Amino acid sequence: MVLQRVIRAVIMGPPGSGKGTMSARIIKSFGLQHMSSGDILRANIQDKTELGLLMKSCIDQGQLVPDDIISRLILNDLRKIDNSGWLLDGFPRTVSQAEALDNAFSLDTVINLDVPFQTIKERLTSRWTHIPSGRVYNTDFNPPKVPGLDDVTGEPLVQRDDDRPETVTRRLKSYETQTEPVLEFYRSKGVLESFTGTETNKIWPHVEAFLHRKFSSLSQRAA
Ligand SMILES: Nc1nc2c(ncn2[C@@H]2O[C@H](COP(=O)(O)OP(=O)(O)O)[C@@H](O)[C@H]2O)c(=O)[nH]1
Ligand SMILES: Nc1ncnc2c1ncn2[C@@H]1O[C@H](COP(=O)(O)OP(=O)(O)O)[C@@H](O)[C@H]1O
Repeated sequence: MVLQRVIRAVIMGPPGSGKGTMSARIIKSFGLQHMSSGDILRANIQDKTELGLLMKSCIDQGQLVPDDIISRLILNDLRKIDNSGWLLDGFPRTVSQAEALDNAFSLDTVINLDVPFQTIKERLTSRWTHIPSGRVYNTDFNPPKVPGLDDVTGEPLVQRDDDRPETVTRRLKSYETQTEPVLEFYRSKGVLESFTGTETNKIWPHVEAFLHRKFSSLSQRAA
């Protein structure tokens, strides 16, 4: 689909709701650039940057990193790619982050994956991640072609330190207290679109149809 103007979108949902999996489908179908705050932080940890070393214990314990640090990092990176459309995943996670984003960019839509917590807990214990690219696999849902190796690069997959059951519980708690208010923030601005379900394959056609409608209405308005 050829767009007449850039589209700026956010994907939200609890940890493990399928944001990364859904983002891969969205960027393939709609040509947006994907920016994931979790992928950026994990790449910093892997590369042992100053930021990565500072943030590692926070992330491993399932706590959010400080608002000012993550907001500065993401907004700087977004400015570099803002001549094309983007899909932001994992940011904002607090109302303060949402306000910082709102001051810098106006969003076209916020896609919310409303997936029950029980479904999520089972998924995260079988998640395998290719850290350099952010590609995710699941031993049941989308296993890699060769067990333990990334399909594209053949490099090893790892289980994230923060996917341990007790850390997942802490992350879900922080989602409830700190991130759910962000949904309210976007609902009141009229940009929130929620999709409820327990399977990515069943939710995807609804997200795809919604984005087709959104893209064509924005293109018509821009023409
Ligand atoms: N069983 C199952 N696993 C899924 C489904 N959708 C995604 N997953 C897996 O669940 C885990 C979490 O998904 P991910 O996209 O990383 O979620 P995120 O944390 O919201 O970005 C990954 O291991 C995915 O492969 C689904 O519909 N069913
Ligand atoms: N916007 C953010 N604000 C604060 N911490 C963040 C943010 N994005 C990522 N993090 C940190 O990185 C961890 C992993 O994030 P992410 O990969 O988005 O998780 P998930 O894929 O499970 O939703 C979070 O638990 C948190 O510690």
